[in-house]
Amino acid sequence: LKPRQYTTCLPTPLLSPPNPACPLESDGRFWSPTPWCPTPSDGYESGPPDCIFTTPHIRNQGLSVITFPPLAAALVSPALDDSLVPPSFRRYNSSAEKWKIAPLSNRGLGLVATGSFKQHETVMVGFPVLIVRLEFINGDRYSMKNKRKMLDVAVGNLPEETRRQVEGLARSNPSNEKDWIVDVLRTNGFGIEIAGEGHLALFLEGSRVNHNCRPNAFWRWVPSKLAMEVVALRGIGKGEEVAHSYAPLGYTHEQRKAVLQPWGFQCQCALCSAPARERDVADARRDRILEVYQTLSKAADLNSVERVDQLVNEALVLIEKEELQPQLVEYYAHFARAYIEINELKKAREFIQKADKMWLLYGGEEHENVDGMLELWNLLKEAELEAEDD
Ligand SMILES: C[S@@+](CC[C@H](N)C(=O)[O-])C[C@H]1O[C@@H](n2cnc3c(N)ncnc32)[C@H](O)[C@@H]1O
Repeated sequence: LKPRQYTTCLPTPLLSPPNPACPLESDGRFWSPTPWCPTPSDGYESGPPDCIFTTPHIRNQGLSVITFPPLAAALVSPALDDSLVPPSFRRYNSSAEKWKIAPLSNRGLGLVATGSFKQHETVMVGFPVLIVRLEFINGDRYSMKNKRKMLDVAVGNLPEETRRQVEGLARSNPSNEKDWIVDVLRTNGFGIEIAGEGHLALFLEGSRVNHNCRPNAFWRWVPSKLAMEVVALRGIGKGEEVAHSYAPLGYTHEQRKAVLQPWGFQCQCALCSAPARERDVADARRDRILEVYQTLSKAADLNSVERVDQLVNEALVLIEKEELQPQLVEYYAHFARAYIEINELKKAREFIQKADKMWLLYGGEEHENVDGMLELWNLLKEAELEAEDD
C-alpha cells in the first residue's frame, strides 16, 4: 500500500451542494494521526481514494472512519462536535441508564432492561467507533489484503480500551482469523448514510442487541448527532430482553430465514420457536397484509369507498395483531394514495397527517423521507384543487 498524504482539495461530487471547504485543510487538526490515503489498486483517476480518519477522544471512546475525504469533512461539524450534542445524547451519567449487556440462553450476549420503559421511550443511545464506506468493503477498488491492512490501521488507531472491545465482538480469536474485522462489520454493522452514501457503522453496545422477528424495539439513526437510538416499540418490563429486527418487518417465516442467512445463525426468537401452527397463522396474516397493500395500489379499480374502507381497516387490524406498527409509516401513506385515487380527500388528508407523525416517530426528526411526504401533500393539493374546479 502506497501511503498518500492527502493535502490538496478534491472536487466534491458526493456532496450536494458541494462542500466549499477544502476537506483536510479545514479539518486536518481534528483528525489524529494525520489521515492516511492509500492509492486504490485501479488508480487514483477513478475517483477520490478512501482514507483512514481517526479522532481518538470523541465521546470518550474514539472513532475511526474509512471513507472519501469530503464525506469525512461533512462529519466534523456538527455531528462530531461533543459540545453541540445535547445532554440526552451524551453518556454523561451511566447510572441513569436502565439497561445492561448480559448473557442469554441460545444467543450469546444481549441487551436487557434493568428498569421499565414506556412505549416510544429511548432505551439506549450509542455512538459508532468505526464507520466504513459500504463500497469499500463490497467493491473491488482495493484488494482484500489492502482492505484488511486499512481496517487494521483504523482499529489500531483507536484507544486501547475501545480496540479491546471491538476485538471482543469477533466470533473467533482475532489473532487466528485474518478477516475477523470484515466479519465483525458484516455481522454487527448498522447501515447508515453519510451525504447519501451507504456506510456500515459499528457500535460497541449497539452490536449486542439481538434480533427478534417480533421485536419490542427499533433503532433510529440521528445523523446530526452521529448517534443511534434504540427505542421501545411497546412498553418493556424490567428484566425483559430488548431486541430489534435485523430483517425488514412483515416477512413470513421462510422469507425471514432467507434474509437472516448472511448473519449465519438460526433464529431462536419466540415466533420462530413457536409451534408450526402458530407460525402459519402469523404467515397467513403477513401474506394478507401484503395482498391488501397490492389491492389498494389499484384503488380506482375498486371504485367503492366502502371496499377501500374495509381493506384499510382489515390491514390496520392485522398490523396491530402482528405488532408491525413501524410499517404504518408506509401503510398510512399508501392508504392516503388510495383515498386520493377514489377522491375521498378528507380521509386522504387524515392518513397523510398520520404518516407525517409516524415518520417523525420511527424515522426521527431528521428522517430522509421529507421529499416523499412533500410529494404526497402536493398530490393531495392537486386533487383538492381539481375537486374545487369541478
Ligand atoms: C449483532 S450480534 C448480537 C450480539 C451477540 N448475541 C453477542 O453475543 O455479541 C448477532 C449475533 O447474535 C446472535 N443472535 C442474535 N439474535 C439471535 C436470535 N434471535 N436467535 C439466535 N441467535 C441470535 C447470533 O449469533 C448473531 O450472529
